[in-house]
Amino acid sequence: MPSPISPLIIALDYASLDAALCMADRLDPRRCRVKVGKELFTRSGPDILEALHGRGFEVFLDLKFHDIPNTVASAVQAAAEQGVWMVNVHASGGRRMMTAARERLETHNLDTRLIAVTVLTSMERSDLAETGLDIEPMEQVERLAALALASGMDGVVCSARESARIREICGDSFLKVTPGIRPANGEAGDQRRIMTPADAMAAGSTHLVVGRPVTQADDPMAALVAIEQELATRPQGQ
Ligand SMILES: O=C(O)c1cc(=O)[nH]c(=O)n1[C@@H]1O[C@H](COP(=O)(O)O)[C@@H](O)[C@H]1O
Repeated sequence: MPSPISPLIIALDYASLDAALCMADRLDPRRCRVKVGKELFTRSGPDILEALHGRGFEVFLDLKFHDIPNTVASAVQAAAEQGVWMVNVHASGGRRMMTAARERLETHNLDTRLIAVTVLTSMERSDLAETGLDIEPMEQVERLAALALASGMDGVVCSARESARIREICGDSFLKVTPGIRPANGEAGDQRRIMTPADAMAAGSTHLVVGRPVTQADDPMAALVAIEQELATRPQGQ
């Protein structure tokens, strides 16, 4: 199947396999990828991956592994062996954890994209301070993105506000997968470091993760099409 040209990844944050597939069946696998996260996977297990793959979707399995190196490497291998397009770990798990995951994929000839979460988009400076890091999110994101690159990651999860800086430090081909995407005047909800779809692409994001602005909209398809149109009409070269 040809890879979709769209940078959109729709977060299927639903409580059941049926609800997630109901949304997936309204999406076109040539126009977006989909993300399966902790709630859906915990409820439905690998069946959801099989069902989405059967419908032609490339799947980002977002379980944000964070554990000792051997445990994370084994979990990443298990995800990749189920054919997912992308999987993630927490960069704060450190160099040895990330390197072990990368080596495990290479040993088994698995080409799943492996990316690392830097600082969650729901966190701002005061949240970081409570964890003992009295610095701006940008500073910690820069540090963890550089560590992720040095540890063999294909890219990072960050907010779009950090994409431009990460592009400078880590290059164009290093993936910048950015949640916290909100159309202008959209509800931030629990997100803190947000950006509009067009601004995020202009800032250098390579992929946009969009959940509630689509899944909680009165008309999810209309919300998705509006984002597609915003991206299609953004000035070229940005
Ligand atoms: O790894 C992620 O996908 C992720 C990282 C992060 O820092 N922030 C973040 O929101 N996410 C995920 O991205 C999605 C965002 O959903 P909405 O806020 O509903 O658009 C959710 O599924 C989150 O779990």
